[in-house]
Amino acid sequence: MSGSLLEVNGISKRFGGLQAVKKLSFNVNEGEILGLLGPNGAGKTTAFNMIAGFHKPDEGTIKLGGHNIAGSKPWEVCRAGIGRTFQLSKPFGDLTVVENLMVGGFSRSSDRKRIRAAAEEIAAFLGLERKGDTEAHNLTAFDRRKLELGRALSTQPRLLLMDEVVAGATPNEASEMVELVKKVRARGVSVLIVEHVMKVIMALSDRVIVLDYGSLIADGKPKDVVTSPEVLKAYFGERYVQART
Ligand SMILES: Nc1ncnc2c1ncn2[C@@H]1O[C@H](COP(=O)(O)OP(=O)(O)OP(=O)(O)O)[C@@H](O)[C@H]1O
Repeated sequence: MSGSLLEVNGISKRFGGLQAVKKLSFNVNEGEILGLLGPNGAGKTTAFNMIAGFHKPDEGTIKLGGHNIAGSKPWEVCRAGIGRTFQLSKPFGDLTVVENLMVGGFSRSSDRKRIRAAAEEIAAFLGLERKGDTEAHNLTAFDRRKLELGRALSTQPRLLLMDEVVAGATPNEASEMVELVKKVRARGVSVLIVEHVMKVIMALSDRVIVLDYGSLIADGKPKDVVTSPEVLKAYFGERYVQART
């Protein structure tokens, strides 16, 4: 692991009277899987949306490889090298797996042959090679989730933002997804992942950061962070922490 790929410095977002994210700073290192945790409403999705160009931060900078992308449009952020998966996967239902995986390729090239070869490689990477010609609406929910990951990979990101990749998955599927995300990192892609399933975060993350009421309250090794009194207080309340001590 070497150097910062993403540097988030002092970003904030307010919706009317609600301060959803407050002067948030953190970094993602080259080759790192960073877990982003926090109770419901803590500001995780808002932070993701600012990095991905869906929300313009009210203040602060977001640098990818040293270039400020804060306030850029989603397609500019994508071209800069950030891919994103969504909690609800929405592939083009009438397109096949390979066709879905070709769409992202056109953001970088217009060479159809090359784009198809890259899409087929990603289908194999996902274990969907035998379903390359299957229309997306005929896939199982879990295969659609894998396709969602593949669609993000097809834009050739340096950093992948992943949102709740195992929601609704069986334990076996969750384990398969953990292995896939590790393989994504082995391809040289860094990962920032929001996930409520603690087992997945613990299995995947090199480091974890925690948000509460829009502010960063912890940054460290997974096992240290999940036992920190401040984090337990955010999730379970003051009384729980007092009862344990
Ligand atoms: N577009 C919006 N307009 C108004 N308020 C919003 C908007 N988006 C988010 N919020 C509010 O901002 C706060 C942070 O929401 P956000 O979705 O970022 O939290 P989260 O940590 O992702 O939560 P969850 O784990 O439940 O998805 C919440 O109080 C939410 O209601």
